[in-house]
Amino acid sequence: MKALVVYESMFGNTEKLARAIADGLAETAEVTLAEVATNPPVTGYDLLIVGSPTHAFGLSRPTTRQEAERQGAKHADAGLREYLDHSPPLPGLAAAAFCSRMDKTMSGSAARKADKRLRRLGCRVVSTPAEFRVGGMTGPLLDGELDRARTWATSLLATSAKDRS
Ligand SMILES: Cc1cc2nc3c(=O)[nH]c(=O)nc-3n(C[C@H](O)[C@H](O)[C@H](O)COP(=O)(O)O)c2cc1C
Repeated sequence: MKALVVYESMFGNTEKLARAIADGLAETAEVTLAEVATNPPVTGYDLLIVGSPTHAFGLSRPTTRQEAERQGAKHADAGLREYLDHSPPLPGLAAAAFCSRMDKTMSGSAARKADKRLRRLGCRVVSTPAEFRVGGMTGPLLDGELDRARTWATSLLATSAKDRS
């Protein structure tokens, strides 16, 4: 099983989650971890995992990335929204989305938005969108969230293997 984990991260929280997810997947899969800015091709993978921060209740946009930059983040020309919008169709590819977001009700979820895009591309979504919590606008991740991300990744392997048999 070959898995690709593509992440967007401006303050590093989603990157940490992506690394934990890649660690979990690496128990049984051959994993490639790639920042979305490198525009990684999806060809040749059995499982695609995408993750990003929640910005303005959904996936980041140029305006929200500029706002993040004003708050001290590094510059980012594009995010997961643009990556998925420019993707060729991916019929039948096993896939799942995760995001980081604040620990508040009504905070929105980038993972739910990415999940919709994966479905539109024809992916076979193997998990409900996974949301991991941070303490504020720039983080940090709450205690236990990295462990939860690793566990989520191993559960994905079980689901996609079951679906394939
Ligand atoms: C411009 C901006 C908008 C945000 N909007 C939301 C939001 O609507 N809902 C939410 O839960 N968190 C929001 N956040 C918090 C981020 O989702 C959170 O800090 C995330 O973990 C950042 O991920 P990163 O470190 O990978 O960039 C926002 C943060 C920024 C900088």
